[in-house]
Amino acid sequence: MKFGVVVFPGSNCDRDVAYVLQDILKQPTRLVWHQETEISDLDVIIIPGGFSYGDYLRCGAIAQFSPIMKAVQQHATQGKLVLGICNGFQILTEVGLLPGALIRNQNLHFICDRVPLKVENTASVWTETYHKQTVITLPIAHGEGRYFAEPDTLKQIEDNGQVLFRYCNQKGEITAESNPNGSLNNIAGITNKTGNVLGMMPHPERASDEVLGATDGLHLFQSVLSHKVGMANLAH
Ligand SMILES: NC(=O)CC[C@H](N)C(=O)O
Repeated sequence: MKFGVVVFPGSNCDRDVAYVLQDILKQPTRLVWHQETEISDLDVIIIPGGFSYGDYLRCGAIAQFSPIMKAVQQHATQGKLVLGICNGFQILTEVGLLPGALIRNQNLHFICDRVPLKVENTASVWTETYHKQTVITLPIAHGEGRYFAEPDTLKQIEDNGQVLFRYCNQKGEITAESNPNGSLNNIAGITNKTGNVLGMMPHPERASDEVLGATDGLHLFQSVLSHKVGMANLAH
């Protein structure tokens, strides 16, 4: 399985993601400059975290117009896998590959922390090596991570099981106190309707190496690798 990690001016987690894929998981991986348009050699596209275009206007608002994003949209339309982490999630909502939007954190501060998350749905290519309803811990680092969607959209996302990760407390309870940024329904990560596109604010690549004392993020990449065949029909 070949991975591509998109690099925009201002991306800062691209090499972290590539390190996990290449050095830890031993997968063929290449960095994809945002002006590239030919990505047909790739199976999985990852849009990493960072501050693309300095977060000017709104996080992800400018990156959505980079040439690579048309190719990413085509890749997703073919049912192939796309993962957006943090700034990548913001960009995927800007281009409309994922529903809703990420707005300023409720407390108006940039939040850098390690937070508990509940894995809500394991019937997904992204989460199938996690135990259902398990509580994991991943780092977050964002200023605009508050998930918002119109009531109808929110209902659809919930009814379809598109919420894969939710902010919770250590006991796995979904509470207002365990919601770091004011996201609706404590949403931390969602897929599109067909399940092949995932966006999440927490950073799995920052919790994928024993050296860092945390490996809860590694299962996400391992889940994808367990799906080497059947790429055309990934939705469950
Ligand atoms: N770590 C990130 O990708 C941060 C995303 C974005 N720059 C924000 O602050 O919300």
